Amino acid sequence: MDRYKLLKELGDGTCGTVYKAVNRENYEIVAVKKMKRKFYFWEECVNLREVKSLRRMSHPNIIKLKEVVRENNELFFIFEYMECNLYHLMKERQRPFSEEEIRNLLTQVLQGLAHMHWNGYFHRDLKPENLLVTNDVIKIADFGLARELSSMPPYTDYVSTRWYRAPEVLLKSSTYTPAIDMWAIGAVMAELFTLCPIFPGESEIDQLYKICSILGAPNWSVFPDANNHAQLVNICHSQILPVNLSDIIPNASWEAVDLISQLCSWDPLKRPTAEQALQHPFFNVASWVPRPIHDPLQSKPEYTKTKPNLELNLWDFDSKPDDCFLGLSLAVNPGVSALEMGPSVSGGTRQDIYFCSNFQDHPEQSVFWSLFSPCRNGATPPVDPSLSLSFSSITHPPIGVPHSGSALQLCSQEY
Ligand SMILES: Nc1ncnc2c1ncn2[C@@H]1O[C@H](COP(=O)(O)OP(=O)(O)OP(=O)(O)O)[C@@H](O)[C@H]1O
Repeated sequence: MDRYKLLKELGDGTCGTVYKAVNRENYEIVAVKKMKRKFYFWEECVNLREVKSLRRMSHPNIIKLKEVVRENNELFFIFEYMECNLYHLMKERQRPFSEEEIRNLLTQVLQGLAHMHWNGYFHRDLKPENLLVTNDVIKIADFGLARELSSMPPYTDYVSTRWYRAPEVLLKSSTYTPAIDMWAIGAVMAELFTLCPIFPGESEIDQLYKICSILGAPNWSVFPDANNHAQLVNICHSQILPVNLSDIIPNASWEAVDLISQLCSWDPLKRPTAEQALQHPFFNVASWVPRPIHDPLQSKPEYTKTKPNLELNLWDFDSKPDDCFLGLSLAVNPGVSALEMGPSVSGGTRQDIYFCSNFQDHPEQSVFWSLFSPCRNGATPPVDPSLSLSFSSITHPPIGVPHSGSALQLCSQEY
């Protein structure tokens, strides 16, 4: 690691601390992730055999792992450097992103995701913090290191924010598919429009509750093996009907709302795949020219790129089917034919929501969760994700009605 001079800390994640660093030999700026746990033997790194999968997934919208170094029982990942993450971008944003900006960002993320899914992996922890941005280039990062390199399950449940977690994961369904990533993309897309998380749950139950409050109660047959239905049935009181997403995201076009509705379908089978999403009319605006898959940060053609310099020869582990890599866990059959383009959702009639009976009193305005002001650019920090409240102890949040733009006006009524 003498080759690298650490410049400053970029982020302190669950399993590692990330630094901006410079390569003393070629002056290249990189991101060095120093893992928090020790690695005393190479054998301990056996889970990293799937690093070869990331190598296979070389794509302009997937963060490039350049090198892995183990030194003095410490493990370092050397990544290409990115300026910031989408969370920071949204937090500092004074005005909403334009639809064209959102289209550009989403196109890239979906292309990276389509590549990942096509290769038989899914991310499972997509969220704005894991989408890294430099200028107008966005890349998917943090392939679940926490999940794979952590020692104590159910670690992941507590380390990653639940706001982007698909209902089937919350319901502890035994079968996950890449559709969980599509749900997260839907939630991120909604947030790009409003700069507020659409489902800012305080606990797993509250997360389900917030989803119910916007999407309405699910069709229970979709989750045959979910083991905490009873709780959810209590939460998703039959009176809860879907709200109109256009009311929640007033600055989104019909196409955008429709795509969010499809991505955030209760039923994983109704969510479009990444490839299908890219075919959605939202991306088919006559005046809009799609970005080529060209990464100015990676100008070399694919075949000339050097392979990551791994001081541990990770590529030569056995050829067992990949079941994990740095948390690119739950390998799936890339033939995700079961995932079909879902029908247009939305159009739900706006009805009373039982925890906010005066909802209909509001004119056609946007509806936001005001609980602890979770807006990216709000003053109050998000709720500690480790907080786990029982449902009975939750004070249901009032619904806030924002002014135009991103400012948030809180509804003060208590329920
Ligand atoms: N390649 C990079 N370039 C610039 N910043 C980065 C890079 N990789 C990570 N970061 C910054 O460091 C933060 C933490 O990184 P990362 O998410 O990989 O760590 P982690 O320990 O897995 O965190 P988490 O708790 O989210 O799982 C990121 O949110 C990002 O802001």
